[in-house]
Order: sequence, then C-alpha cells, then structure tokens
Amino acid sequence: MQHHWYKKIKLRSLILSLGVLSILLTLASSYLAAYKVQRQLLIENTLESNRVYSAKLANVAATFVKTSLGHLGYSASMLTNNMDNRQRLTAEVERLHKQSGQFNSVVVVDKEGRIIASSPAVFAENNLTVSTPSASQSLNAKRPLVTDPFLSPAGNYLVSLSQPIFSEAGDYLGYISGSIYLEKQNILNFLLGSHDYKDGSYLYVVDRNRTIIYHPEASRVGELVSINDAVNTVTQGTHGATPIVNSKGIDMLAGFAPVELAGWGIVAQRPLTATLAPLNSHMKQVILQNSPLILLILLGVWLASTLISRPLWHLAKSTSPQDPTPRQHINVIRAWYFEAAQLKSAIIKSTELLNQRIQELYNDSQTDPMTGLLNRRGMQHVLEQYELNETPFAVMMCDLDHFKVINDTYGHDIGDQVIITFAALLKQLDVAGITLCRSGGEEFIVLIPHSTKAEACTHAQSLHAHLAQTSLPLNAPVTVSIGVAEWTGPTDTVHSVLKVADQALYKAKEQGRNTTVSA
Ligand SMILES: Nc1nc2c(ncn2[C@@H]2O[C@H](COP(=O)(O)OP(=O)(O)OP(=O)(O)O)[C@@H](O)[C@H]2O)c(=O)[nH]1
Repeated sequence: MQHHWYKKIKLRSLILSLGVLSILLTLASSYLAAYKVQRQLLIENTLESNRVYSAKLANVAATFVKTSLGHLGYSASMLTNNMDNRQRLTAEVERLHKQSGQFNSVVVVDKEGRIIASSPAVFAENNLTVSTPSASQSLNAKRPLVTDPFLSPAGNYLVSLSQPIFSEAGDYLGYISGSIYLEKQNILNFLLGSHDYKDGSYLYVVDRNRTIIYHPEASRVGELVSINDAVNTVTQGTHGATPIVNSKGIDMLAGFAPVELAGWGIVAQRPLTATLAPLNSHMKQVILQNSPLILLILLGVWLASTLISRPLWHLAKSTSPQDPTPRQHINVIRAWYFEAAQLKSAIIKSTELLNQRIQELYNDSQTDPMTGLLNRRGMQHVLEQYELNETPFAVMMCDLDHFKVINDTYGHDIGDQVIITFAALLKQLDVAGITLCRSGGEEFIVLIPHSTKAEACTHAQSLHAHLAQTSLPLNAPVTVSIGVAEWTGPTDTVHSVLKVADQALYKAKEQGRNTTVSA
C-alpha cells in the first residue's frame, strides 16, 4: 500500500489555521462586544436626550397654556359687566388677539352659544353660533378649559383655550376663548416647530385622545395615532422614553412628556438608524485603524507556525522513502525546541542502530561463522573488486588431506577443531591485503593482491611447515594440499584463475598430497 504521507494535513497548516481562527474569533467577539456596548450607550443617550427635550418643550407648552389662560382670565374679568357692550367686547377681543399674538382668533360667546364678538370680526358679523357638541365644549364646561380639537362653525380645525365669564352675582354669561388653528401657521408651530433636523428626527403633539394636534407634516394633523408605548404612557400623564415603531414601521427612539394643564402629550423621536449611523462608521474606522496591527499579528502567527513546524516537517521529510540521504538531512535540521530535539535524536539513534544491524547482517552473510573467515559470497565480492580495479593477485587453494578419515576416526567435533586450527594458521600469514576464505567443508582459498605464484608458493611452503608443527588432538599428523595460480589482468576472468588453481590442487592431491603445485 502506498504511503500518502504528503497528502495528510500539515502541522504548519494546522497551527496557522488555529492561530488565524483564534485571532479572528477573538477580534470578532471583542468587536461584537464593543459594538453592543456602544449601541446600547447610543440608544440610552438618545432616549435620554429625547426625554429631556420633550420635557423641556412640554414646559414651554405648559407655560404657554398657563399664560394664555391667564390672559383669557383677565379678559373674562374685564367683560363681566360688558356683555351687552359690543364695542367694549370687540375692543377686548381685538386687544387680546393682536397684542398677544398667541391665538389665530379670539371670540366671546354668550351663554346661548352666539358669537357676540370676534377678532377677526368676521365670525361675529356673520352671527355664527356654536351648536355641535365638540364646538360646545367650552360653553358646557363653565370653567377654564383647553378643548379637544374640533371643527369650528367657521370651518377651522382648532383647539381653543377658554375662560368662563360670570356676572358679579355668579351667573354664567358665556366665555371668551382664544383659538389655535391646527392646520394653519399657529403658536405651536412657532414654539415647537423651529427645530429642523436632517436625520429624520421630529416631534409631534397629541391630545388626550391620541389625536395629533401638531406634526411637522401638516397633513397628519387631526390623525389618530396608532397605539404605541410612548403615546399610551404620555396620554396617561407620565413622562419617559422608550423605543417604538412608528406608524410607517420605522424603529424610533422616543422621549415623551405630558402638558398636564392641556391634556397634551409631546413626543420627540429619532430614527434608530440615524442614532446608530455614527456607530457603524466608527466601527469601520476601528477596523481600518486596527488592520495594520491585525495583519502584523497574522504575520506573526504565520512566522510562528513556520518556525514551529519546520523542524518536524524536515524530520518527516527526511524519513520519507523518497529521501535518498536521510542521515545528512537530519543532521542539519535545527531542532530548536524540546520535542523536535528528542525526535531528531531518536531518529538519528534508530537510523544508526538500523545501519549497524544491516552491517552485521551483511557481515554475517559474507562470513563463515565457524572460522570467522569469508565464505564464498564474501570472496566473490572481493574478486569483483579485483576485477573492477584490475588488481593482479595470486590464489592459494588449500584442501585438508583425508579429512573424511579424520572425521571418521576422531569424530566430527575433532574434525571441526582441525578446521578452526587451520583457519587460525591462515590468519597468521603476515601478508598485506590478504583475503582468507573458507570456500567449502575442509577447503580454503587465499587471495593475495599484487602477488605472484612464486610468492604464493613461498607462503604455501610456510603453511605446510606451520601445520606440521601445530599440535592437534590427533595421533596422526594433519596435512594440506595446495594449488597455486595467479591473475595478471583483464585478459582472463577472475573465475578462470580459480579453476586453474583448482586443477593445480587436484594435481597436488594426485602427487600424493601434503604438497603445493603451482599452475
Ligand atoms: N568435521 C567436519 N567435517 C566436515 C565439515 N565439512 C565437510 N566435512 C567432511 O569433510 C570430508 C571431506 O571428504 P572428502 O571430500 O572425501 O575428502 P577427503 O576425505 O579430505 O579426501 P581428500 O580430499 O581426497 O584428501 C567429508 O567427510 C565431509 O563430511 C565440517 O564442517 N566439519
């Protein structure tokens, strides 16, 4: 099965993804937290400023109502004894209308509902009377009153502020009222409408029945406001602030305050989007200003992931089957932290052990275990080297004589002793570069580089002599027959020289053994 080690996720990618992910998550969560806190703060601030603003305007409106009722009350007291004096009545309504400028019109109505004096004069001149229930609010109240909006006999949509007129005896004589024409330029426009916001903020005024009596969009005057928390609360006489959805479905932050004397409620509101607009651009600014730092941190993570993963990456790469020289590569790896250093030293040690074991196995495969000399395979390797390097050499092919008899007479163990002793004698040959080989049971081959047959014969003679002098656990002497040959160059194969040596050995056996024959 092929090992797809390179297709697995890499440590560097893992560290990098982990680092980047945690940085982005941390940034995202802190931005989100900052955004939420700022958002809440902005909303609370806007609600509070709208609450304060509506309360301030409610104060202004209340002062206006109170002052106006005061002015009307004064006029009412002036008219107590003049209800039959048209000239006096007309003079008073004109004075009040023109002097104060608070009302669109001022009328005096007698107890039958007839307009007996008016400024402008047109209503009185036309003998208008108040007859509808809504127009008769002041007539019936017989007390200071701010009416609900109603359509006047002259066709004006208005609210009026009125004071009853009583005789000195306390009889009800009628009332004097100042009217505010809701659909025309009026005092409310002057008091409340001077704040022109470009961000969609506006304020409006409702009466106690949720009817709009002032709105920057004049067409909405007289409209019944749909139920919302701000209007509900303010019509119950309470001030405060709350988020609402306006009649067009837009989220608004509303502050509201009642004008108790008039039963009105003032609602100042600002679109939520307008409130949050600076926050969005603020957050964009924060992200923009932070981006170099974020990029720097990401660069740091990338660098750290590279530095951490590099030693492990190189270790992994150098242990892959594709690396032909893993040891050299492992040695130059800079394992700068504990785990990588441990891993590096473990890999180096295990590679060394493996190489050592391979060397041992190689040696075993080339060596005869009983004598420690090379076996045929080992000798083959040496011959190949000679042939490759064209090294001339001489061969001594040695075969112990009548070894079967030794085995049969003294036993196999003694036979082994003889073999080992003969190998020891060979090892004592003091010849440079000599190769000793046990090529068969009791057969040995000696290769002497840069040597001739004559020199080999000399070594063979000394071998005969040494063997004769060696004491062995046998009663009879042990002898050896030796065939000698030489290889002088590539005109022949190295194997042919072995054949020649073998033939020489055969001759030595034929000649009666314990002798050396040179080919
Ligand atoms: N003890 C022992 N005997 C071995 C070993 N290897 C081979 N032999 C024996 O060596 C003997 C070799 O006998 P032969 O090939 O007939 O040769 P020889 O008896 O030495 O006779 P010549 O070579 O003609 O002198 C056989 O009896 C083998 O069993 C070994 O490792 N130990």
